[in-house]
Amino acid sequence: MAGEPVNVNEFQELVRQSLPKMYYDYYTGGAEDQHTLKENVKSFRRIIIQPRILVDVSKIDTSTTILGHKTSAPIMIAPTAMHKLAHHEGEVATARGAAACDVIMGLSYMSTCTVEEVASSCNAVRFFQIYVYKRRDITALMVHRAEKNGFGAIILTADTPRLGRREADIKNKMIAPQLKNFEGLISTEYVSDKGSNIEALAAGTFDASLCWKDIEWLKSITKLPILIKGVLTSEDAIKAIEAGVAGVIVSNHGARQLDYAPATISVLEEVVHAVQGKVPVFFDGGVRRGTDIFKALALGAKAVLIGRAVIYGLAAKGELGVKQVIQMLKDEFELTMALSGCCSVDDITRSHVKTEKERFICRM
Ligand SMILES: Cc1cc2nc3c(=O)[nH]c(=O)nc-3n(C[C@H](O)[C@H](O)[C@H](O)COP(=O)(O)O)c2cc1C
Ligand SMILES: CCCCC(=O)C(=O)O
Repeated sequence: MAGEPVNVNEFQELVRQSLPKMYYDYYTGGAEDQHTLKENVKSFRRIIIQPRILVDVSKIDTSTTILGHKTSAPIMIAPTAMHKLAHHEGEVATARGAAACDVIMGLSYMSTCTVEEVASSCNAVRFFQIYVYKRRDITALMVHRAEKNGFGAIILTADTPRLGRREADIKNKMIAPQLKNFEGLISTEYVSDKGSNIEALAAGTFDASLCWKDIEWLKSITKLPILIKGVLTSEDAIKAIEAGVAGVIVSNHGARQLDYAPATISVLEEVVHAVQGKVPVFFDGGVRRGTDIFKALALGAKAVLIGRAVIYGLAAKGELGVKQVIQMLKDEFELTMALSGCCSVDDITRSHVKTEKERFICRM
């Protein structure tokens, strides 16, 4: 590839050429046949934008408010594990990139920098994602550390009672490093004789008995707002509201858990309808373009989370790459707004997009 990357896919290509295969496969891969992985991206392509013309778009405002935090765009960094495998500065570089772009940083429970290191590195608004360990005392301690270090919300990832089957990780015998957050608390170094060591780590530590009633437990140990990540059906959206969460995240974990789960953009609207505006609905999965962000907002998302695209920026150029990827997505989103006749995020409505089904009905 000649010259600087001009879009997210070109960042990915840079990283493919430079990162050790074991890590590249871990970051890019999905579960089993990777059907959902492809669908997450392809389903966006089937949605068409319906622009409005002759609107004064000389001033565009992409900013929004997320759980009371003003941010420059409806973009957050999705919590993704082990950033030091992509760049030696790890999550500190990612957080600084987020701060430079004035977007919210989601920090993974499985981060390679500690909660304290990330908190003291910059002034980005931070949300902390958790898995619930069988050792609940350790998860409670992590929640308290996040609270003490000024994190603004807890994201409970609810789609991972066991790790999905990622075949590249099995073949590569993907490593499970000791994670600094848990030093002196629990070992996260696992060696599996079957292949993926991170699968063994999840099997050894994650609590597969976690269920809806445990939201009460989580609420009893923290005053922070709780977002539930992994909602794909109206049924679960209603349960989440009943459980008293502050928001839901429509996500299939970047297609790394259940293969043949729906592409997230195809179920966003169902969840939005079920939630009835009671709490914000966030979205992730397959976002690679500003037009994708626009489509998700038109279908009712308050904001999107970006997983792999940010990792590509980080792996390519550290903090600068994170900044460039987010800026690229923000610029593309702003241009999409301008060319669609939308001056603010509130101007983006359902009538600005047509799904494949709607286009099919139109033709009948
Ligand atoms: C390499 C990688 C690691 C991830 N680690 C976590 C994690 O630790 N916790 C979590 O809740 N989700 C994790 N996810 C899922 C992301 O939060 C997010 O749902 C997904 O990446 C969105 O899809 P996208 O990568 O297409 O943007 C991970 C995803 C990837 C690609
Ligand atoms: C045991 C590590 C899990 C990290 C994760 O969520 C992922 O790789 O998708």
